[in-house]
Amino acid sequence: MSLVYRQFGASLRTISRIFHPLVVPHNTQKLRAPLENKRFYTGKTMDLKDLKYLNQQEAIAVDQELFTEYKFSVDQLMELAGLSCAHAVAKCFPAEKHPRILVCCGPGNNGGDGLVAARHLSLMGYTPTIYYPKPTPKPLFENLSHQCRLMEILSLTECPSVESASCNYDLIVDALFGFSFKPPVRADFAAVVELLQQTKLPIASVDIPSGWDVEKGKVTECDLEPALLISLTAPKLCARHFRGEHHFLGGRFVPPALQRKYGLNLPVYPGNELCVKL
Ligand SMILES: NC(=O)C1=CN([C@@H]2O[C@H](COP(=O)(O)OP(=O)(O)OC[C@H]3O[C@@H](n4cnc5c(N)ncnc54)[C@H](O)[C@@H]3O)[C@@H](O)[C@H]2O)[C@H](O)CC1
Ligand SMILES: [K+]
Repeated sequence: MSLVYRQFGASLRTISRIFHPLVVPHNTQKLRAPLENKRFYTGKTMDLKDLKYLNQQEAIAVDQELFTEYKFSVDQLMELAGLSCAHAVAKCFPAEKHPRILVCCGPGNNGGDGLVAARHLSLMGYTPTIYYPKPTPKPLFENLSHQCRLMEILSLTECPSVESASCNYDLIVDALFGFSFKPPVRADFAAVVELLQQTKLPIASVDIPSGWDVEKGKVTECDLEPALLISLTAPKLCARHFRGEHHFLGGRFVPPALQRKYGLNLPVYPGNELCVKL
């Protein structure tokens, strides 16, 4: 049969590939780059000690590059970020034991991640309640709030006291401030930051424990101690000071070339999971 194909100008290698798709071609030159990407992407050779912790400037630069170079929209990344937070919460605080969750949302994208997480937590069997003291007047945030309303997620107008929070909730999601936070906390958020600092309820912080310096961690009076920290994209320097029980990485959307450019050395996400334990 090979002779017949030779008559038509086909090489033996081509023939074997036609009849046996698993045969690896001898000339792998063209495949080398994608294979290396793959190895990097799956992170099989990465060690957690090599994981990069970003300073504030790097976190902002990576974020900007995702939008400008890679043409992601904020909505896309926020949906994935918030969904990964909901998954990390579900792994650490199962709905059977922690059904009632207060989700505290700030004025920036960290707050948006919180609104997305609240919606997914509600779909996952939790009863979230939102406290969003300064709703951002932009379509993205208005739509996220609208979706939560139509999902019948309650929203508080007043910050609950420490006592009332401890009676009514089993967990607090801290989505107040992320990597653009600049201390000290402004008056609008003083009450809710105080609640987070004084409560005995477990706290799950989205990306940064709110009130912490993005690089130095706990500064002055900001002694919030989350039980769960979900670093998004890559951990920020403050996460080195995290002493809580669970540290997860979420935001599984970083293209391999961007990971390489910033030397992120991200760990393997198991299977199809949206978050990975650090
Ligand atoms: N690429 C990614 O990793 C993605 C991350 N996401 C999340 O976005 C935040 C960063 O969002 P950004 O809008 O830049 O900022 P913040 O949410 O951190 O907050 C800005 C917001 O807060 C106000 N503010 C700043 N300092 C103070 C203060 N001392 N007191 C009161 N208010 C303050 C400021 O005025 C702004 O209004 C990142 O951490 C992730 O959680 C994306 O969702 C997905 C992509
Ligand atoms: K936060």
